[in-house]
Amino acid sequence: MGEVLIELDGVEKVFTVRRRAGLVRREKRQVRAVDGIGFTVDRGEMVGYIGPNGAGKSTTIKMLTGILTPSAGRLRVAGIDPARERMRLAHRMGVVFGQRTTLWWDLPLKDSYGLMRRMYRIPEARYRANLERCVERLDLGELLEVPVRQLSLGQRMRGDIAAALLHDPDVLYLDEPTIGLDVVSKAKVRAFLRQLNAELGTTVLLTTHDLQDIEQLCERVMVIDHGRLMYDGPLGGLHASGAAGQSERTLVVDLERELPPLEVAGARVVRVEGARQWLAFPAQASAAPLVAAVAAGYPLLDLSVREPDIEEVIARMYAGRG
Ligand SMILES: Nc1ncnc2c1ncn2[C@@H]1O[C@H](COP(=O)(O)OP(=O)(O)OP(=O)(O)O)[C@@H](O)[C@H]1O
Repeated sequence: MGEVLIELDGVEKVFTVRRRAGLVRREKRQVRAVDGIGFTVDRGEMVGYIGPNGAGKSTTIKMLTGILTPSAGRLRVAGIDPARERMRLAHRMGVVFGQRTTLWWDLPLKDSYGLMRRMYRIPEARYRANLERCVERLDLGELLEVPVRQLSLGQRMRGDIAAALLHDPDVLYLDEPTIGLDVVSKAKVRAFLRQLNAELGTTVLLTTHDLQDIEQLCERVMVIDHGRLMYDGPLGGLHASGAAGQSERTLVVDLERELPPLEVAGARVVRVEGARQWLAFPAQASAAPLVAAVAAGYPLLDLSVREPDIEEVIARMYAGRG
């Protein structure tokens, strides 16, 4: 067991929303965005925090960074109560939001970094070393003189990640760090994060809708839904966690020509695109009889079997809860 860096116990966040319930009457309604969550993250872990829209991910991150105060429960980051000592915590953490930048829009990248240096009172030598490292590893050399508004999304994201790391944070929160990035930029960002974690031992909590981020970066994943923790463990275990029992494999069939949906016992057509059809069947069933039935009954060119992917397993996990 390592050193516990992040600690949540019975954490809740309830929002009160007012809405019109007639011409004059207003109704108060309570939204339980986070509904009793507990977990710990050790120093040096890289954890994926995933769930569908509105699950409570951002609310959790906001409580961890001290932007929001929990309605109930206990929360500590590096021994600090975030909401009470937000400024002290700020020196220990970095935050990157994929959707918006913390950089100054009109300033060249390096001027933004200079402002960060003063804001966090980073000692000169340390600042230089960290900047140099980020510039090299994130390929920012050519971009330092460019105003942030002229950067592409991928460049801007790399610039933002560097900005979050200049003060050597213990923990880095990343909210959708690869959203909207092209394949090459995604790969660069992921490679950098892996390196950062391996070399400096920075703890990373990552929110994403891109399961490749999780597959390539996180040994542990937490799934949250309706404000509750539904799963906490290795990514591989998600397949086995209840949901996998009902999961399906897919037979992808290429026919000689377009046909109405095939009728094959034990499978159902879930998608048709021209002469290609997708047939779902229970994951634990053998594909052989299906293949035989398709080959016997239809003009078949080619076929392949797809294993259930994580996205599908997770989608089922959510669907199963209703
Ligand atoms: N300030 C607020 N006032 C009222 N309700 C809020 C507030 N912030 C969040 N909520 C509600 O709390 C729930 C959880 O929202 P949250 O943003 O944490 O979800 P999320 O998992 O981050 O979703 P997404 O993936 O869409 O960002 C939602 O129902 C949302 O509408």
